[in-house]
Amino acid sequence: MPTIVDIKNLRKAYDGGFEALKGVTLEIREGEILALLGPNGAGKTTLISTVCGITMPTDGTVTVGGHDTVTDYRAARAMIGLVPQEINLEPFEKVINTVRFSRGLFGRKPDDAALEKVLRQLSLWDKKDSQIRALSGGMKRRVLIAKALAHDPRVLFLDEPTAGVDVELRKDMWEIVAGLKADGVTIILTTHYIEEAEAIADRIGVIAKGELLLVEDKAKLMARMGKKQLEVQLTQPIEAIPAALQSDALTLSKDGSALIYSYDTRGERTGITKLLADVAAAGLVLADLVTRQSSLEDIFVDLVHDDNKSDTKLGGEGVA
Ligand SMILES: Nc1ncnc2c1ncn2[C@@H]1O[C@H](COP(=O)(O)OP(=O)(O)OP(=O)(O)O)[C@@H](O)[C@H]1O
Repeated sequence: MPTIVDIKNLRKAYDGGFEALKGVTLEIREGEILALLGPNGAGKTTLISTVCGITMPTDGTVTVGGHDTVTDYRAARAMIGLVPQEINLEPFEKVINTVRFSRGLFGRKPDDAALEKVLRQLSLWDKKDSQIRALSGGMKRRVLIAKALAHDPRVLFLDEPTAGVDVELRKDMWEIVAGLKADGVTIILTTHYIEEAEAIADRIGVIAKGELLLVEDKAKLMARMGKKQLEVQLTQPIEAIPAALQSDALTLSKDGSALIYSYDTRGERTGITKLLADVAAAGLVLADLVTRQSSLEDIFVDLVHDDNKSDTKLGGEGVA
């Protein structure tokens, strides 16, 4: 897929000298859903605001569809829709008018058919004549998306689209995002919710302290970083791991009723056959075997934790 947003060595120091972005390089591919994960204050909003031309970069460049966001900002900005974190709508305005106004802001010709398409896509068509104040929180969020889509952008940024919404609304939002992707819109979303990235993203970027620690295909990331655990449940609890079984990969559960074996799914040998033979040879009797794959959450916690500890950068495709 061709690159649609090209971010090169982007730096942002706020007044007072605080560096919120420390040289971020990232190529966003046309048609993908990229989730940017990061703890509070990591620089996600700063990154989005800088790409969208709301915040001026201190150094580095961003192009959108080949247009520089500083020197050719009008053309770059016309390709971008931004759904901000906070709901900031005019309460007495009608839905259709607020969306129409957004389109006008970009100098696009009035086109009620285009607005109808957007409102229908977001299940807002039957609310088009409602005042914003009469809408539920979920609908207001959808109005924000409709406004961001009113000028037919190719790239949509969603800053924390589901912060504070319930599970059902979150799933609605995921469906909307999937529908937009099917329409060919490139989507970049920031989120604190790891399950959100796991559910909808094609690629995942992890940001911490103004640096992009990695960006990688979700499936590859999970395969590369994911470890598996085998829980060997015993018929009789034990107090300690027998000497013959001692290994770094093996721990005893707190209640002594299970041995927990960590192994790498990419390794040629997992060591499971030998482990089970050794367990039997040590006179332990198996009650059951359970395997568990580490989730994206485990991977994320490991990454951000490692970064805090040692400032190590992690390998992966397209690392800044
Ligand atoms: N206008 C500003 N002036 C000074 N510092 C700022 C400004 N905006 C953001 N910052 C600082 O830059 C850092 C990154 O903030 P940013 O909002 O980009 O993070 P974030 O990853 O979006 O966080 P969150 O998930 O909490 O929204 C934070 O330390 C923040 O305090």
